[in-house]
Amino acid sequence: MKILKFGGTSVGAVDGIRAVLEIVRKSHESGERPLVVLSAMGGITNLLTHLATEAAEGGNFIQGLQEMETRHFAVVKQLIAVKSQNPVFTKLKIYFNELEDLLQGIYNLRELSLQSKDLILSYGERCSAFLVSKVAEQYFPESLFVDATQLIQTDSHFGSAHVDQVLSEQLIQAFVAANPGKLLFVTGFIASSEKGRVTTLGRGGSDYTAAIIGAALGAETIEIWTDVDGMLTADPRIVKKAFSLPILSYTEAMELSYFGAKVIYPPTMIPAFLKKIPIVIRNTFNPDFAGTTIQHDSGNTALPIKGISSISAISVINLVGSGMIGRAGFSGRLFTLLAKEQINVVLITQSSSEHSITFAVHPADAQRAEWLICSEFELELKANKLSAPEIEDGLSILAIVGENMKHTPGMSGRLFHALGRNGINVRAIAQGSSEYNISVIISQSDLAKALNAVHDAFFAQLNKTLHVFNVGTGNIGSTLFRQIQEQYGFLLDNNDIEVKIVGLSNSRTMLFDSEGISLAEWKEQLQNAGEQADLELFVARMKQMNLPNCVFIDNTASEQPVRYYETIFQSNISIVTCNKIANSGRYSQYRILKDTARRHGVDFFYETNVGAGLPIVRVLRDLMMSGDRIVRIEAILSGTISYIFNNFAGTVSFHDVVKTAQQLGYTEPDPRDDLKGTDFMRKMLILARDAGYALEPEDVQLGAILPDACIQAASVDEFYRELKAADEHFGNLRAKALRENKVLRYIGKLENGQVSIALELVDANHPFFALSGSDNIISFTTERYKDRPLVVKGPGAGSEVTAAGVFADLVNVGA
Ligand SMILES: NC(=O)C1=CN([C@@H]2O[C@H](COP(=O)(O)OP(=O)(O)OC[C@H]3O[C@@H](n4cnc5c(N)ncnc54)[C@H](O)[C@@H]3O)[C@@H](O)[C@H]2O)C=CC1
Ligand SMILES: N[C@@H](CC=O)C(=O)O
Ligand code: NA
Repeated sequence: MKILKFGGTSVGAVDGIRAVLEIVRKSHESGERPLVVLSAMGGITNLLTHLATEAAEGGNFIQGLQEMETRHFAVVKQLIAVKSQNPVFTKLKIYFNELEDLLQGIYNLRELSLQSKDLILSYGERCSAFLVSKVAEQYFPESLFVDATQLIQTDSHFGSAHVDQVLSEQLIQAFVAANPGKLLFVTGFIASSEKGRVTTLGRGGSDYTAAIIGAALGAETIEIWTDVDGMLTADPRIVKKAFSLPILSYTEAMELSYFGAKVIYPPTMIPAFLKKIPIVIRNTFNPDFAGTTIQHDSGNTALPIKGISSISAISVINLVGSGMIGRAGFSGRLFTLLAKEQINVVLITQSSSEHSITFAVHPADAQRAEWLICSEFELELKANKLSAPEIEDGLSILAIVGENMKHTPGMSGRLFHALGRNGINVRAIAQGSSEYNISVIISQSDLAKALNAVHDAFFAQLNKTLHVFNVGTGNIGSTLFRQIQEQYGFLLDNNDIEVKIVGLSNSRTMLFDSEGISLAEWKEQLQNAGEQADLELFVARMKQMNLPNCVFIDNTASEQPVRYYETIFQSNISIVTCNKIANSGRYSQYRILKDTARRHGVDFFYETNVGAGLPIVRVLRDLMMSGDRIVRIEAILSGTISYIFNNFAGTVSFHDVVKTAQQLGYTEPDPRDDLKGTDFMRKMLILARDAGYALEPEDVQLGAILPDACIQAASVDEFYRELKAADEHFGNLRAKALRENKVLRYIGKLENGQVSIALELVDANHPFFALSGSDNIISFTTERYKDRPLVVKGPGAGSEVTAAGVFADLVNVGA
């Protein structure tokens, strides 16, 4: 025997009822002996409630009744053969007439008791169960409509009656025994009192009916068919990656429902729980999906927790005072008082010093609770043994739930790491002694971010989403987006990482989309739908969107974004940058940024500041962290100048080689930065700082390669004109090098805390002799790499290798 319960959404319209019939047919034909429990058609219970109150207030109820009639009749017309329609219309019409008489009575008396309301509501289930049984009868003549007032007996607590389990069990068993071979369609939600009056079972009533009948008949399972795929790991409206859980224990389902998941109302599970009958939540509109099984144990799943639930609005009351210390009766008095006044205490924590108690209530109860406490503890307050209760509003509860937590160390560590990394302040913590649930109180404005971050942290086998806010869409920015687009699927499949660009700006326009801006059409969207760029607003919006795993990427060559780095770190957002300005300005700024990032537990990655994608910053960091000491660094770190010297040969002019370097994307947006040595100076300075030297830009001895006229050029155009004029100067340099069998190299050195960069002529014995393209080379002589240095060499400029370096930094954020 199997109980199939269908909710209002399933029987709300023709399509749903067809799907219901199909599910019943499959079950019936495969010999599962289904018994069907039905709710009222979706919306009808609300409509009836409204009509009853309306009638009691002297309002119009006829129109609403007609609406109810129309909806039911439409089903008859569409799903029942014409020749069989009449008796169905007649019976439904009788129901509607009875209803009308009842509503008229209420209207006349202007009085609505709970008893009359139950009676009115019962017509919702009666009409729907009768109707569906008649549709079914066309295929299964053994179908039989059953009014549950015959099966379930309750007390007279109208509105939410208490079931007489023993008697109901007997009634159910007797009825089923008296109707062998019948396919029963039973009304959910309704029952009758010992005096034969119609009662209802309160919240979640039809599920409860299914559980009572299932328990009475020793059903194999109770299937609750609804319009979602089961119980999910989190609220799917907030956590897009929430997924349906295959198995939950009754306790876990209870804990998840307590804090939010509305799929099942926990008390309805009790009869099933007592008889260990599994409850399966399934989707009428996706019947092939297995749904969620709620059973006695938590099941053998690999999931560390089962779900994350939350209450979005909560108020917290803090009680502090010496009056509580060692006073066994204090919390007893407090919570008895609140219970007596029907104030539901959602969560309690107490400090081990017993000096304070913090508890959470629904915001609607907070003022009343405060008032009650003030009057109950008047004496303690007057004697200063207790300070006045403090109420904090605007808070939420987030709870992770799962029975396996108690066997798995590190669960709370994972929770708090995810919250801390995302800058979410935890106001109070509670863990049930059962260890089924760890709850935290956080600010309401952080709830969505927290749910997503915690979901990522626990269900990481699905993936972590990096939310990227990127400024700069030039050479590097646009190449990066193309690379992300190409790699998107691979990262998702192999590394469980999803990259979403959620904010985008260049110097003209900016665009936001928390669902992710299309990587294929970002250019058009930015141009057509973007708003006027405003960096301050961009950063403010990024903070406001409050997304988890958030990364700010600076792909500009501007000092403007740099001004926001500190506040970005303070908002617990990581930064990846290829812009060298932040790290090569004043030393104090470099220090502040590094320290702020560290203090806030976020990443500051700038591998491409030196040698583009070549691993140089990382190598130096590893050397330093593992206790090595830099003796000397020698390097060629200007890709542009390297390219120029490697290609300044034959008939080609110096001017033209520089132009080509710019066209190839090797130069800075302003090529003078390269040729004047500024870019190289920045890189050496960054390396020196990372090696532990507190140097300023002016400490770098910078030898020039350009004649003065080029250096002083006021614009890029003028600069190129001057370069043309300087062709002879460079021709002479080249000729000299050729004569001596040497090559021109612009080399930086760091030794004894001194940094210098100079133009040199080197012969074939020099390790920097053999370079080509935009090659960079760096040799680290350290205490450990003393006899033979550690060398990194390869292309050190160009949009592909630079964007790749930014990309690598990005995917390492939070790793
Ligand atoms: N080309 C290369 O090989 C390497 C370049 N880099 C660095 O990459 C960075 C970007 O270089 P490119 O892409 O070639 O420059 P680009 O000139 O092509 O692009 C710069 C982008 O930044 C935007 N931008 C400028 N100021 C802005 C502001 N205040 N707010 C918002 N957006 C702003 C511009 O609109 C443009 O989209 C530079 O800092 C450069 O030093 C680093 C390593 C290697
Ligand atoms: N313009 C730079 C690019 C890398 O930082 C260079 O030429 O090296
Ligand atoms: Na690098």
